Amino acid sequence: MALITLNKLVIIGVGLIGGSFGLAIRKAGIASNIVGVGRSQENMQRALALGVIDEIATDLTSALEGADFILLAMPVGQTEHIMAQIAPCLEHSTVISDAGSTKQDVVAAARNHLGVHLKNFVPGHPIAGAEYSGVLAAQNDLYINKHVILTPIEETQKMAIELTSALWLACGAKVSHMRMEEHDEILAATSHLPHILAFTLMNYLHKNSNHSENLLRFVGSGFRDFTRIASSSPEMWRDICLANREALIKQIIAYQEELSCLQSMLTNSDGKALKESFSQARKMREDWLNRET
Ligand SMILES: NC(=O)c1ccc[n+]([C@@H]2O[C@H](COP(=O)([O-])OP(=O)(O)OC[C@H]3O[C@@H](n4cnc5c(N)ncnc54)[C@H](O)[C@@H]3O)[C@@H](O)[C@H]2O)c1
Ligand SMILES: O=C(O)C(=O)C[C@]1(C(=O)O)C=C[C@@H](O)C=C1
Repeated sequence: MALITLNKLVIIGVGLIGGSFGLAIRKAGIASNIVGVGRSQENMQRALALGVIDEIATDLTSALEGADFILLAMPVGQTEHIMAQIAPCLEHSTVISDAGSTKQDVVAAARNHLGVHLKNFVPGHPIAGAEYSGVLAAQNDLYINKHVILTPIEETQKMAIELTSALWLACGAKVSHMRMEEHDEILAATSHLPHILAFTLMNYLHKNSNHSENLLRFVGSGFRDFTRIASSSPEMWRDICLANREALIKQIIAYQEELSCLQSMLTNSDGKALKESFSQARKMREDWLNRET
């Protein structure tokens, strides 16, 4: 028996993240009616056929009428436009949250458009996902044992935070709170930098391979592991990189310095320094894995 119930859940952007949220909430038996708002008719028809949503919204006013909770799960570059569109249709008790990978830009858009509804807005970010996009990739267990970071602002009401937390907990997630500035700085290092390293490795190999047909023919699982995330959505990652560009640029500069250090070790044939560097990296990864289990 679910402890919370929603008469109407509205998901704006019914792809991997929004679709997985819908499926998990449906599995938990919380929502009577799940309405999807989308950009691609084809994707929305699939969402309906897969049972992720009960209805496809025809217009925002009727979609948001009587909504208890709205999840924004489209690429972060759409947030400003969507906030402007939903603001006039919001009811006083509707709680709004998002799943965007960056938080300061999303909060700025909320401040620009939500007015009296700002108190009902709970910025959020599930640290779970995949390199696949669209509702076909949605899974009802995507959030089980995964972290969700909420970055409430001073205006955010306790009631809105409690409802948002309860919904993510019902999806099986672990909820934490963080300042949005800290969120964007940390995620630039642990999520945004690794993605651009994977994208740029593929581009670098493409440009420098002389199109040798053997280049990728004999790659091992190391290459597969390292580059998995280069299969991720270009639109989503363009938006994330632009939204968090200052923090990301800092990370790129620091990473280039680290690469230069390694280059010097090679230039000097400094095996001792190389071994120390790799040992330190391995220890950090092992300590992290041990803490995880
Ligand atoms: N993919 C991940 O691993 C991951 C993880 C955590 C958070 N996020 C964040 O979640 C959000 C969604 O990512 P995703 O992986 O589900 O992407 P996705 O491409 O699978 O889904 C996004 C959906 O939003 C729709 N959309 C785009 N513009 C729209 C608009 N103006 N109005 C309505 N719908 C619109 C698209 O048609 C698509 O169906 C992004 O903000 C992303 O940063 C992604
Ligand atoms: O597992 C993946 O494929 C992901 O990229 C998920 C991932 C990440 O871990 O960096 C990507 C973006 C997010 O905002 C959160 C999670």
